[in-house]
Amino acid sequence: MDDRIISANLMMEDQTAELSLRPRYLNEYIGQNQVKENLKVYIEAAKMRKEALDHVLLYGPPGLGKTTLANIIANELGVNLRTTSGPAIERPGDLAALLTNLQEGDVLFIDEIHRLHRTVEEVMYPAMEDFALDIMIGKGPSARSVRLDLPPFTLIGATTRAGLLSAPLRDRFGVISRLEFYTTDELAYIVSRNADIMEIEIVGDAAEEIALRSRGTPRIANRLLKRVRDFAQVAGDGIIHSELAAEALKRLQIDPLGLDEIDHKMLKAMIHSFRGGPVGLDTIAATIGEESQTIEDVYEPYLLQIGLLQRTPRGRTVTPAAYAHLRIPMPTDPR
Ligand SMILES: Nc1ncnc2c1ncn2[C@@H]1O[C@H](COP(=O)(O)OP(=O)(O)OP(=O)(O)O)[C@@H](O)[C@H]1O
Ligand SMILES: [Mg+2]
Repeated sequence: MDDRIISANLMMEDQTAELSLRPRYLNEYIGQNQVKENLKVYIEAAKMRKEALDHVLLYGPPGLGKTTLANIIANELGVNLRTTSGPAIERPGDLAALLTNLQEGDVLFIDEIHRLHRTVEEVMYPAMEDFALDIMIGKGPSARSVRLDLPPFTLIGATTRAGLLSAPLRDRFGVISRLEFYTTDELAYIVSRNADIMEIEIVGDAAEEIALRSRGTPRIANRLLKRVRDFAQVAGDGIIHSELAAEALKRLQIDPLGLDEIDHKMLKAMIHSFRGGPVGLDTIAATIGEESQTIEDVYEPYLLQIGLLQRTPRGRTVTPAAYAHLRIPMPTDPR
């Protein structure tokens, strides 16, 4: 599923481009105003007190700017950033090595923090709370625990699934911010700005055309921009105008709401095989041959957001808006 053009997951091709398109300071970071305003205050206050910023947890669907924001926070604080991910820290010793190498005030960024190993997580608690590491020295009866002081640091955790974080870990974050899907205006602005950076001319409503089909997600907007640019250079005059953008997006099989075949497949399967639901996530997954986790993290959040899907205690249901969007008549006969 990762080769879907609208997949919000990071693909190889994106990685270099993301570096240059990635905003470096808060004033370049579009949208997420609530989160941004709060962070501004906390960062300012931490700098005034010459203290480490409180630990920050960023959560939300893929591609909304969590990694970007972690980098920005370190830049704004004027400190170093160390980046790792939950599954990469295999043993408590790995975490100890990371933490003891930090300088005062530094940011440690742990992506996919919901995937931290239990044993590592337990070492994390005192590190976050008291800036201390409890290390066991020796084995058997002579083993003893030694407490090691750490420089004050800021942990930034990112996750697409805050629900999977254990309560003790979650409670140790002073700042918990949820990133929201972006508005069309915000995405159009990001598209125009990135077209500038990439030195592509984009005119008329083309940026908005792309924004409308980006599922509220900057990463997807950037990816679509690059694909549309290809069409402009090969089939057009190199300038991205509205008609060209619309035509290119149609060829990419992305519908006006930003949905692709897999979204269609999922909604149609729910309608045709389960009368629109309610139907359990695992059943949907099995029916269309995708993983439940992927559906829950990547596809479903946007469908919920735009009101094509609903979550009920008994499973997912397709809404009348989805029937309308797919131009399928709603069943009228009683069940
Ligand atoms: N607020 C923003 N303004 C401008 N561009 C943004 C913004 N947020 C994200 N982007 C763009 O989207 C790309 C993806 O963002 P990022 O890698 O930070 O997402 P993420 O939330 O960490 O995703 P994942 O969950 O997959 O790790 C960035 O490289 C950047 O170009
Ligand atoms: Mg990321």
